[in-house]
Amino acid sequence: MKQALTIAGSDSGGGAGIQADLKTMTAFGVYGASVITAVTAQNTLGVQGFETMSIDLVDKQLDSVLSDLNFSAAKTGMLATSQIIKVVAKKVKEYQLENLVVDPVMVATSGDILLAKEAIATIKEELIPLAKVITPNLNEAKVLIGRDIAEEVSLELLASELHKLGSEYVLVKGGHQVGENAIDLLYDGVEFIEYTSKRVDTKDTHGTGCTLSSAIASNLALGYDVKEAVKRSKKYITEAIKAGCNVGNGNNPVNHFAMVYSFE
Ligand SMILES: Nc1ncnc2c1ncn2[C@@H]1O[C@H](COP(=O)(O)OP(=O)(O)OP(=O)(O)O)[C@@H](O)[C@H]1O
Ligand SMILES: Cc1ncc(COP(=O)(O)O)c(N)n1
Repeated sequence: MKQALTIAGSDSGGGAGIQADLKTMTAFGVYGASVITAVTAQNTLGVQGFETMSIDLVDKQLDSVLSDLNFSAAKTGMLATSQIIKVVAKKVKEYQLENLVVDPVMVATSGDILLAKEAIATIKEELIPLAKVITPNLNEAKVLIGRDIAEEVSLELLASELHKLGSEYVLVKGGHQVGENAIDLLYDGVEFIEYTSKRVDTKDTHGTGCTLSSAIASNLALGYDVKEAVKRSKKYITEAIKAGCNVGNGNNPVNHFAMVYSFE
């Protein structure tokens, strides 16, 4: 069985973070293991609080899984602090983790901050250069290249500036754009590829970013190349948003359970 690792934060509400990642990996038939960086008290209404794990425990979790299991891909989500990013980068190099997908999570759908400001430089310098693919949303893309969030910048320009940070591929997600389509743009330094779906008219998009990045990691683990992995993941996230999960009173999460039975 193919194995994938998520290095991310726990969402007690079950919609994003580690919980979304493991559900997604399971839906693709990939064995998912997890290294927890932070525990959030969270639901569909927002993040009520969080604590980060000690550096020692993150380090130990990484050694535990990397010395025993056999990962064909991994993803990072909420990393919270510079120190955690540093230990993750060190272990990625030490164990030569392949097919690393870096989702540079900074802010939850609810607007709550999940990454310390000073950690942005660390993620750029230490983790992104190790990544096969990075998957920023529009705001994260702008922050990473030092642009103002209010500035209008094309997906092409964002992707080409981001590619200079050293990942092999950049996928800029256009979920937060307006318009009838949700367009994501993949760039490998040479070619731009657009992945387009009809925008689903819903506020229930909690966990979309986590789900997309773990779907990409799952498909890389299954042996698909990046273009095909993104294509399959975009199809998955679109269907999971359409199905929705009416479980809470705020921004509800996407539905993985429908996908387990209907994908393909
Ligand atoms: N309303 C929507 N309809 C269809 N696809 C969407 C919609 N919203 C987001 N997506 C898709 O979901 C994926 C995640 O994109 P998004 O830009 O929302 O990421 P994110 O900001 O990291 O996620 P989140 O909003 O959960 O924090 C992308 O493939 C995007 O195109
Ligand atoms: C623990 C945790 N990690 C990540 C996110 C962002 O989730 P998304 O961007 O997929 O909504 C979140 N809300 N909570």
